[in-house]
Amino acid sequence: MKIKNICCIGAGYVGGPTMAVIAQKCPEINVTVVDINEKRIEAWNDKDVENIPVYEPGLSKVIAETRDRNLFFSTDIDSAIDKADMVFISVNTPTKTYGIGKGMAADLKYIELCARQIARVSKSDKIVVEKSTLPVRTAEALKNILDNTGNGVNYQILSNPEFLAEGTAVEDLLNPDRVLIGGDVESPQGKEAMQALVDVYAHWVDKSRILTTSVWSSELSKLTANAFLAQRVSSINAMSELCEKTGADVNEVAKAVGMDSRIGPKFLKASVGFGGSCFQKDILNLVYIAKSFGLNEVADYWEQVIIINDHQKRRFAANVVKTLFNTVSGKKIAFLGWAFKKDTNDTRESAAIYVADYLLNEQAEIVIYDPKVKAEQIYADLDYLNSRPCEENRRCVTVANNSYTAGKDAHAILVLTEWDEFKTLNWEKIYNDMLKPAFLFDGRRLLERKIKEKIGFEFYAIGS
Ligand SMILES: NC(=O)C1=CN([C@@H]2O[C@H](COP(=O)(O)OP(=O)(O)OC[C@H]3O[C@@H](n4cnc5c(N)ncnc54)[C@H](O)[C@@H]3O)[C@@H](O)[C@H]2O)C=CC1
Ligand SMILES: O=C(O)[C@H]1O[C@H](OP(=O)(O)OP(=O)(O)OC[C@H]2O[C@@H](n3ccc(=O)[nH]c3=O)[C@H](O)[C@@H]2O)[C@H](O)[C@@H](O)[C@@H]1O
Repeated sequence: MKIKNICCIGAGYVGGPTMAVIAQKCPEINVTVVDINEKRIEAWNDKDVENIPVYEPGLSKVIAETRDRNLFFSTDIDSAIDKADMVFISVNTPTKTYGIGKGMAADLKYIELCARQIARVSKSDKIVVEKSTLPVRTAEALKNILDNTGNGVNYQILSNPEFLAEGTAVEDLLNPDRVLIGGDVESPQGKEAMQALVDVYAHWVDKSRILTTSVWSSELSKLTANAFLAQRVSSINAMSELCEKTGADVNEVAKAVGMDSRIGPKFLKASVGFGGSCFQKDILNLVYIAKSFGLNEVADYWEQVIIINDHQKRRFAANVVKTLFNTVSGKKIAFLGWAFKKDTNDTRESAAIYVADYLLNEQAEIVIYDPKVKAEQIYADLDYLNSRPCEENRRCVTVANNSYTAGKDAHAILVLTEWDEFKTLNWEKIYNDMLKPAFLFDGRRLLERKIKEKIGFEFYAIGS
C-alpha cells in the first residue's frame, strides 16, 4: 500500500518539523498539517520563512523548499482528514490540571477530540498514527472511539513516537538513532499498515534503524526513553551538589564516569535543572501509570527524578539569595537566557521560570535577555504560575534586548540557558557596568571560572 496523502493534526514543535522533513524526503506524498490555532497556521504560512512559529536550526530552509510544493498548513481539518490515507495525531498531551490524576496523569482530551473528528469525517479507510507521547494502551481507547463512532470504515492504529530533541530537531529527524513503529503485529491488515509507514521513513532512514514492535511496547518505550534521559540529568545534578560540598568538580566527574563505555558520555551535563515540555510531564505520567497498577515502589523510584530536579532549581535560586548577603530585595538581577535549552524559542517548564519566581518572592528586580524568546512569552510564563498579580510581574521584571543592557547596574548575573553567544560576550565591559561586588552564577557550566575570576567576578557555578 502506497501512501499518497498524509494529514497531521497539530502544527506544533513536533508536527511542524516532522512533517516538513517527511515532505522534503517524500516529494510524491502530499502532506497537510492542520491545527485549530489560526495564528499558528498563519505563522507557518508567513511569506517570510524566518517568521515560522518554531525556531529550529535548519527548519526554515526545509520549509522554504517544501511549502506549497507538497507541504501545506491549514485550518481546514475536516478536508485534510477526508483526503488522507494516513492521519498523524501530534497534538499536545499536557499533565492534567483537574479531576482524577490532577498534576500527574496525561490529559488526553485533545487526543480524544481528534479521534472523534477523524471518526466523524472519514469516508474511507485510514491509518491513524499516534505521534504524540501517550500513556501505554491509549491506542485501545482510540480504536474504541473510531470503531464505535465512525462511519463503518476500517482503521489501523499505529504508534510512532517522536524522539527528536528541540534545538536539534531537523538533524534528529534526518538522522534518527531509530524510528519506532508499533502496530497490530498479529493481523495482515496491521502488518500492511506498519509496512506503509516503514516505507515512508525508508525514503531516508536505513531499514536497520526502523524498529517494529507491538503497539504497547512502542507506547511504553517512549515514556521509558524520556524517563531514562531525565534520570541521567537528575543523577549528575545530584552529584553536582555533592561536588560543591566536597571540592570535586562535576565536569571532571562526568568525564571520568562517561568514559566508561557502559555509561557513555552523553547527557551528563550538570545544570540548573532540566526543563522542556516533556520530561516532567512524561515521568509524572509514568509514575501515575505505575501507581494505578499498585506498583508503588516503581512509582517512587521514578518520582525521585522529579524531586531532585525541583530541588536543583530551588537550591540554585537559594544560593543566589544566600550569596548576595541573604537578601535580593530591590536588587537588580540579570538573567541571561529564558528558553529551556539553547537553539529553541520554547520556554515550557524552563528552569529559568522557577528561578525567577523564587527570586521575585524575595522581592528581586529581574531583567531578562534571551536571543529567541519574546517579552510577551516571558510574562505569560510568569503569569501562568499564578504566584502574584500579573501587574506585579510586569513591574518587577523587564526584558532587555541584549546581554549588555541586561547586565548594566546589576548586582548579579545568572546564566540560565547555554546560548553560544553568552560565551563570547565582552565580559570585561559587563563587569565594569555592574555594581560591585559583581556576582556571576553559571547555571549551565558555560563559562571559564579562571577567566571570569581574573576579570573580578565573584563566580559560582553548578557543581564546582
Ligand atoms: N516538543 C517536543 O520536543 C516533543 C514533543 N513530543 C510529544 O508530541 C506531542 C506534541 O508536542 P508539541 O508539538 O511540543 O506540542 P505543541 O503544543 O507545540 O503543539 C500541539 C498543537 O496541537 C494543536 N491541537 C490541539 N488539539 C487540537 C485539535 N483537536 N485539532 C487540531 N489541532 C489541535 C494545538 O493547537 C497545538 O498547536 C506531545 O504529546 C509531546 O509529548 C514528542 C517528542 C518531542
Ligand atoms: O519527548 C520529548 O519531548 C523529547 O524530550 C527530550 O528532548 P528536549 O526536551 O527537546 O531536549 P533535551 O536535549 O532532552 O533537554 C531537556 C532538558 O534537559 C537539560 N539537559 C539535557 C542534557 C544534559 O546533559 N543536561 C541537561 O541539563 C536541557 O538543558 C533541557 O532543559 C528528549 O531528548 C527527546 O528525545 C524527546 O523526544
